[in-house]
Amino acid sequence: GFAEPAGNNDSKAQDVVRRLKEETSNDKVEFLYCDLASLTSIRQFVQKFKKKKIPLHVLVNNAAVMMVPQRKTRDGFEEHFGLNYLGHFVLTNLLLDSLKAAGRPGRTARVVTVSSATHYVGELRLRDLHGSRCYSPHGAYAQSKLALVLFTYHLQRLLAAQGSPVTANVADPGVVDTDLYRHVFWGTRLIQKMLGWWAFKTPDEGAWTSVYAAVTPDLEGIGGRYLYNEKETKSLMLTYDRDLQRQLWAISCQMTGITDVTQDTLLG
Ligand SMILES: NC(=O)c1ccc[n+]([C@@H]2O[C@H](COP(=O)([O-])OP(=O)(O)OC[C@H]3O[C@@H](n4cnc5c(N)ncnc54)[C@H](O)[C@@H]3O)[C@@H](O)[C@H]2O)c1
Repeated sequence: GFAEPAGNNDSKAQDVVRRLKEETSNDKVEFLYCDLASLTSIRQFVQKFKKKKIPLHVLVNNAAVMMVPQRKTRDGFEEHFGLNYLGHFVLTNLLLDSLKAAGRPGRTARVVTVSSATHYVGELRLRDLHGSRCYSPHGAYAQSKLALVLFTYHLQRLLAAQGSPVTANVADPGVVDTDLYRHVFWGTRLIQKMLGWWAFKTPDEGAWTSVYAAVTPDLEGIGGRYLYNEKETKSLMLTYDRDLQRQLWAISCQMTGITDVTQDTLLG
């Protein structure tokens, strides 16, 4: 198969490509630049990807920032909401036709979206999604991860209603020793350094639930699940609220210029 990591860090990515080629003896690994904090960059990435005419079997929505100071993406969205959530919302929507073309009954294409246990304490502020009234870095991160769960469930319902050979699930990696914590209070980072080996998963272990969601035959044709340690788990009660899923989807379409097909696809 073909592996196509996308991200916004060229030199890091080239290193990953080299290692993937070495470790897997697969030469078909390529990096394409995509800055999820820019709608223009996402559109350019999708165009470049589609030109390559490679089938898209799996899309893993993994990138994120955490607890960054209040700042905006290129398009004026609050950074957590814009990058972590809207970036993946747009990327997924623009790649849906490729996923649908690659999926087959019995071998569905898969969208795996990485959320976090932080979503359990998240609140969705529909009237102030960009946190302009009262900003908290933790609240903004939690909201973005909550939005990704609502997004996945709505997407799964749309795909199922269309009879598309594509599924959408959420992966929760657990607590993993990565650079994500670089904006967190120094005391917490010190604990991460001291107890990391004991309390945190390694990045390899952290990736496992996403890989499981991407490839396991157990999930063939199954979507709309929240997975933690390779098992289905309940997400926050609120995430099952279809009206809320629908509202968030509609607002996200308005914000990003994606066509909302909900009305035509889902009745009632
Ligand atoms: N580390 C944890 O404990 C933990 C816990 C729960 C959930 N998660 C989730 O796991 C996922 C991976 O995080 P991680 O812990 O590996 O953190 P990380 O900081 O090591 O990785 C984040 C990745 O996102 C990419 N990225 C950042 N901004 C980008 C942009 N504008 N455009 C494109 N790519 C961009 C970075 O290049 C990096 O590769 C995230 O979705 C995170 O929310 C992590």
